Amino acid sequence: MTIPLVDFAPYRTGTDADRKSVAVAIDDAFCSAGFVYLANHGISPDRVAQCFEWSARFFALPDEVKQIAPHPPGFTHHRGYSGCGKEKVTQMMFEQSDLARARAAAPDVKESFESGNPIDNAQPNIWLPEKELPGFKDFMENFFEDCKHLIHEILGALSLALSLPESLALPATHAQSLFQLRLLHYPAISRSLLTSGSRTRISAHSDFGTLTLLFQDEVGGLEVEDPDPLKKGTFHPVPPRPGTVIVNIADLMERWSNGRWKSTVHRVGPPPPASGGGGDPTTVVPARYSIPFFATADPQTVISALPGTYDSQNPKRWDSVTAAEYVQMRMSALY
Ligand SMILES: O=C(O)CCC(=O)C(=O)O
Ligand SMILES: [Fe+2]
Repeated sequence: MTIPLVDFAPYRTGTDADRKSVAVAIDDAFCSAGFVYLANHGISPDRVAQCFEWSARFFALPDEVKQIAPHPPGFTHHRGYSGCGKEKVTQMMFEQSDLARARAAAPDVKESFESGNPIDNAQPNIWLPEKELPGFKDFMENFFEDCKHLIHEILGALSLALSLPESLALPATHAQSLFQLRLLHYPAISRSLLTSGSRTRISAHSDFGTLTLLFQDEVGGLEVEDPDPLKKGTFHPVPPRPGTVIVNIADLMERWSNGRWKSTVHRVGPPPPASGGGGDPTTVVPARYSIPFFATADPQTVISALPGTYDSQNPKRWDSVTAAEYVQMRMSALY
């Protein structure tokens, strides 16, 4: 299984025919893998590198400083800083006793900082005081805009791929752009802790919203589950490809497309031996940084199979749900 690479430049600057062929290529990738590498996506390599630098600066701050902007208890306000072990990502596990057991058996060894759209009154941002890291908030707010713009372009391409009428075009369903920018740091850790399964970087899961952008550094370790139901449990590496952004389908979009686009399960495991210490289990693997950006539809949007994704042979597979109901249901398992 390989993740297709699509050059996005012709969508941004080409003719109508160019736009259509890019849309079809993205559609194909989402039908088969649920993931695509997008090249020439319009966010410059410099901007992305700067975001990684800000992220490294943030996580290098002393713990007591990062704790000035803490993630609030519970799952309804997903903003601010979460230290190692606070969040455990699971897949469709909702019983408190099961969640507690999963957390104790194999904690996720990662720390994160979440920020969102400044207009999101339901989840206000939680920043450090400006003097602790001058320029950080400003940069993140601007980078949010860059990612938001790209999400809207991809939604336009997907609408084109399905030939949706203007009244049903996907960008309008994301008009509020209540998205989430996440900085992730997986500290250096002994390889054997990861290979034995007593610690995880991020456990296998699918994303909750509609689309995710993912920037990763050069360390590696991201893996996707084979979408063939007969190969459940088989994971394939998604190595870093400089200059590209990974885009993947999340659960709400899978439902919305009646299963046409796959919300593929993914995880972060030990990096390949080449990125530090060979495969020797006694070595420490390097820290890893990644930057996911999660998009979702406006909260009251009713998610019901889009025209063209169902017919009498292929009926609607899921009941309608609002975007807000589904995301809250999944988030409740995180904290
Ligand atoms: O760190 C990564 O590459 C993946 C992160 C991820 O899957 C997530 O935060 O949902
Ligand atoms: Fe994810």
